[in-house]
Amino acid sequence: MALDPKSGDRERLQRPGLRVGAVVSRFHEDLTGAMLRSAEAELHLSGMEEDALHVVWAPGAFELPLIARRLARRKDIDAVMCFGLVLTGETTHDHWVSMGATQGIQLAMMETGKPILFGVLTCQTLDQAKARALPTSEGGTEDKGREVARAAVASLIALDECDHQPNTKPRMGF
Ligand SMILES: Nc1c(NC[C@H](O)[C@H](O)[C@H](O)CO)[nH]c(=O)[nH]c1=O
Ligand SMILES: CC(=O)[C@@H](O)COP(=O)(O)O
Repeated sequence: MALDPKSGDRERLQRPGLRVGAVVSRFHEDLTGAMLRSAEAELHLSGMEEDALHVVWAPGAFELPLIARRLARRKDIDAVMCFGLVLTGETTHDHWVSMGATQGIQLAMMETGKPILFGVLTCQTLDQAKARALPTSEGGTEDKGREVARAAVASLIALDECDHQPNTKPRMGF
């Protein structure tokens, strides 16, 4: 299910000079790779130059946080997108992999102070995963890669506003 089904209809945000990292899980790499491609296309439309995307492949979703944190620590990277797919199996393994990825990514984001985006699908079937991972041109419905790229740009603009926007509200009282 999309976080915000209307986000795709909004005006595209611009942030020229974006420098972005991506960590992509090799598990189901046809789908994680599709999310990466869609995210990259979207970032170019938001102002990212050619060669400004640094991609690193991870063995599985469980390893995403460590690699994302290392990338986020680079001075020449503003935000890191994580892409993974955890499919429900016969045991609770998927739960623990998803939990490790989720908590680790959140922790890495708070530790580094940079947006680390959660493009990890947690699906019960491959059909659910295809619907979410693929762009409409490839038979998907949700294009999560694009959504993650948009969240990266929106987060950076929000952080810019925190740092630079003057407080224009007149001071009242003391
Ligand atoms: N079952 C899935 C995994 N499992 C592998 C782990 O992510 C990890 O690489 C391994 O446990 C070694 O530490 N990974 C996924 O990305 N998706 C799965 O469905
Ligand atoms: C489906 C998987 O790759 C993973 O979630 C583990 O499956 P299982 O629980 O059947 O070992």
